[in-house]
Amino acid sequence: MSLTAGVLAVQGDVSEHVDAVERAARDIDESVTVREIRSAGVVPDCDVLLLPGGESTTISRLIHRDGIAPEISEHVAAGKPVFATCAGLIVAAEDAGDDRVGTLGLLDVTVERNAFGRQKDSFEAPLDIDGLDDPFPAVFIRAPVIDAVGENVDVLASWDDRPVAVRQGPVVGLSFHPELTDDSRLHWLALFEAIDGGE
Ligand SMILES: NC(=O)CC[C@H](N)C(=O)O
Repeated sequence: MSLTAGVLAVQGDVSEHVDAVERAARDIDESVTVREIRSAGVVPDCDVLLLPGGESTTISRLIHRDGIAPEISEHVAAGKPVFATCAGLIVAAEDAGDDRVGTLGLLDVTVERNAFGRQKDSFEAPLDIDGLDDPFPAVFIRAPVIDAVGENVDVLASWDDRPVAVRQGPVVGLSFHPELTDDSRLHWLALFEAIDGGE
């Protein structure tokens, strides 16, 4: 079986995610086609979606303008996996606490943008994540804080007593940037979910 992974590519650290998916596919010896999503019509061909970090105001404006937003919602309604990182998490949230972000409401969480500080406050932390045996090197860059989670949301990891990795059904949201490390385990998980979803 060959999987198709879609990386939302309207803005943000797209190439890093594409590289990370390709590396993960090689690691688990899975045939994966990566599609960059810049317009409507691509999402329906994808088994798993990755929503990268970047600028959530810009990403949300473009996906609503270009008809990609409803396709992402349909993908989730069909039970297919989404991995949303940093700005992607903000866009996927129910409430971003900021009217300039048109959220998708895929994750019943309230986030606060840039709450881990500015660019210069970026940091890397060894994070214990549910489902991983060893800590993950999590890179936080102007990362959002998850302030509140709904009852259907599982917290997979916390840093400083604040949730930084959550799951609701097929949607995983991460405050940090797994694509910026050599550790591919979270991208493996995204691909494994797509494989399971296809069975
Ligand atoms: N690294 C990131 O993706 C930062 C997210 C950004 N601060 C936003 O609010 O969109």
